[in-house]
Parts: sequence; C-alpha cells; structure tokens
Amino acid sequence: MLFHVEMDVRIPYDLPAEKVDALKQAERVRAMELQRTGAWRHLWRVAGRYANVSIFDVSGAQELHDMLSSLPLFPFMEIHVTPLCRHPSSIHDDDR
Ligand SMILES: O=C(O)CC1=CCC(=O)O1
Repeated sequence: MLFHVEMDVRIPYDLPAEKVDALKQAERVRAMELQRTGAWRHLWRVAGRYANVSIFDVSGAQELHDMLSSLPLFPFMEIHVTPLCRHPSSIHDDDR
C-alpha cells in the first residue's frame, strides 16, 4: 500500500543544540536505512519549510506507524498521512 506522508518538524527552541544535532544525525541514519529497504520510496524537502513530503510503500497502516514511530524525530514532528490508490489514468505500473 502506498501512503503520502507529510512531516512538519517542530523542535522546541529550548532543546540543547548538541541534543538537536544528535537527533538530526540519528534521523538521517534511520531515514537512509528505511529508504534502502524500498519501503520509503520518495523523500522530498518542502521548499521554504522545515518539512518533508514522502511516499511510503508498506503492507498497511500498522507497518507505516511502526516505521514513523521509529524515527528519532517522531516526538517532534506533526505527521499527516494520506492513503493512496491507483489512479485509472496513471501510466506508471508501480503506482499501486
Ligand atoms: O528534515 C526533515 O524533514 C525530517 C526528516 C525526516 C527524515 C529525515 O531524514 O529528516
């Protein structure tokens, strides 16, 4: 199943800089790991915002939730999930 996921990062201003740097580094490592499995198909920065738009290809909502909650920045993100299904006019065979 494909999901469109939008993540808005909201790190509290009073979090110490070293802690923020460590969280961002750990997030990067975990995000790259999940992309290499193929489950995190696309990851894009939203221009002008500390936010990203992603496409996940997972078995269902539970797997998606498990992945998102494994992200080190999970407690500091507002996440919006939209389930996707195939558009009848799509010419892409992998849109499913
Ligand atoms: O910087 C972000 O958009 C938050 C984030 C999610 C995955 C990642 O590597 O960074």
